[in-house]
Amino acid sequence: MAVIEVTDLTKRYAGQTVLDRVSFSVEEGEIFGILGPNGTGKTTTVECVEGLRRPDGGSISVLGLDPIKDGRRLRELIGVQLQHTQLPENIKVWEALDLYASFYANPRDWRELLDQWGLADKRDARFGKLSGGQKQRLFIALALVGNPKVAFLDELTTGLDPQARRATWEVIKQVRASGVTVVLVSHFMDEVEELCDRVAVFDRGDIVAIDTPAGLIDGIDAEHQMRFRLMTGDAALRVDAPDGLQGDVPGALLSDVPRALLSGVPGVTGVTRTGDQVVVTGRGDFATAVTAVLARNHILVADLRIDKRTLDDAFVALTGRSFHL
Ligand SMILES: Nc1ncnc2c1ncn2[C@@H]1O[C@H](COP(=O)(O)OP(=O)(O)OP(=O)(O)O)[C@@H](O)[C@H]1O
Repeated sequence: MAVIEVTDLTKRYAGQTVLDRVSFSVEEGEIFGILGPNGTGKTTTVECVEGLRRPDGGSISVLGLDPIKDGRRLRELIGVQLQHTQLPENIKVWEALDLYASFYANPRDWRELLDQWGLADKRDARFGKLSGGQKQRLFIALALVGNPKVAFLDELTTGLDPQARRATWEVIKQVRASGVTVVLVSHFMDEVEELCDRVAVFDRGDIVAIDTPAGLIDGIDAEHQMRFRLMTGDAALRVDAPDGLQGDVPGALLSDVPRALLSGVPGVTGVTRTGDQVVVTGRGDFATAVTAVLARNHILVADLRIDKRTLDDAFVALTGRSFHL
């Protein structure tokens, strides 16, 4: 069941169109990623969905409500972590949670959130004295204290160190497991790959693709490479002749066997060999087929590496430009 339906959302600032008929839906219980470089309209989209900005065109439904007309009712049901939230420097962590909880009819026990987000020992600390990572975790806890059905998290792990980012990801997975639908705005590819069930890729005020992270990556038709080293010596001596070759395999031919064999594997577009190093270039999932052919022919290899395609590559393939420009 879709909890968010956005159809032809259009938004202009001072006559400039920043969202041009954007449409997508978010299913109940999923982590839905909104991914794109800076300035492509992610925050504008999410803030229209939250009812914080008024669209110039299109329609939005969140949990069956119109974010503008039914704003009050909707705010009871959603939790929002804004990109630039601020709190008074002197407010204590527990006071902030208690205050936010008082805005909701059916809040969570904020003591549980303190534990879940590793803030229990900061309960009495003042906001101004928290580290960047602790502030970030407090903002997420504040977004969840109202027991929301949908949580919007904008730049979830900005400013966190690698360990804190991983810890945050684990808690977000728990949040999903508890049945909360999560909309995650991010420009971190690794975060989106790790967390999101589906991703909308934004570019210049438009969605260029919506799919699972794996689906986006599999959709790339770009060439990539696998590399390995042929094992030499006794370990590589084969008892069986390779496919299509009978009897003894002469030494010279043996050295060309991988190239001859692999060139015909579906998806392979090139095989180069320098000494015992082999580089196979191809499209799609050719690496699985290559590995199978090597195994079937008892060709022993070491140091096998497959250049992993990433969401970065998918973005370049979709838009023709680099994500980080
Ligand atoms: N209130 C505003 N008034 C005028 N222009 C705005 C306003 N808010 C955003 N913009 C412009 O609209 C475009 C989209 O901005 P938005 O913040 O939605 O992008 P974003 O993808 O969330 O970027 P970031 O990743 O940097 O947060 C940008 O060109 C931005 O400068």
